[in-house]
Amino acid sequence: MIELDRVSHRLGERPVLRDITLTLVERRVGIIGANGSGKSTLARTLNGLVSPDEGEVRAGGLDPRRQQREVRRAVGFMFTDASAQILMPTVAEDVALSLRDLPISAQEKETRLHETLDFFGLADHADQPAQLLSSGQKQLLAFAGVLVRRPEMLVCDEPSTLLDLANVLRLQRTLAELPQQVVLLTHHLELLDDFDRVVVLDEGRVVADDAPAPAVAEYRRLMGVRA
Ligand SMILES: Nc1ncnc2c1ncn2[C@@H]1O[C@H](COP(=O)(O)OP(=O)(O)OP(=O)(O)O)[C@@H](O)[C@H]1O
Repeated sequence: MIELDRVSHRLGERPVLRDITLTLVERRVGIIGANGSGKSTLARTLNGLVSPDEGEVRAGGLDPRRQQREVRRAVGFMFTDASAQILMPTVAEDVALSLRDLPISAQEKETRLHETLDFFGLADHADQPAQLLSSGQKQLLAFAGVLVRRPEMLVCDEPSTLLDLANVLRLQRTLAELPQQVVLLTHHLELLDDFDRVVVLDEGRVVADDAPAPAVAEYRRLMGVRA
């Protein structure tokens, strides 16, 4: 569960989040809005990268400001800039790093590592330099590094930006099958078709909060796009 209670935030003079109150309990929650509407800033409040000027945030009952380590253990975060999430020289080492501090056996780690590399189509690249992957493959690697830990919930900020059609479909299938709660910030509206709830942000405010079809219709209306 994710809770925001009267969250407001400014960057310099500019209000970026304005009095946002949301309790997200649904399994699949989408957050959409124009460029600059505050989506990424909202996601960053969930892992403590942004401390809101006002209001309270809870992710899985944890306060990201005071319990940053616990939050990052419980919540898998994926950001648009996958390169920044790659920390090790090779693809396999990078995924293995995500497993390092988990309280599971070495054998279980090995099994999970190989299953995950296979699942994301990265097994053939296991020993290659991670930074030499294509941009889309780096996004898959970042996703692999997050999912291999089997977090309690996932917050994904535009994970599909650089993916080709096959990998967007793979992502869509993966999101549909995951047992965890997923909060997805995206401009790929078709990814949200089967979601339980979609929140629309506009200039830092929640302007719609509904099932996917009416929420997307409101977003199109805001953007001046006919259905
Ligand atoms: N570090 C920063 N310093 C100053 N302004 C910032 C910073 N980060 C974000 N902003 C501003 O905050 C506003 C909201 O940005 P944010 O990245 O949250 O929007 P977004 O909805 O995720 O946009 P996009 O769809 O383009 O990713 C923008 O006007 C942006 O310029």
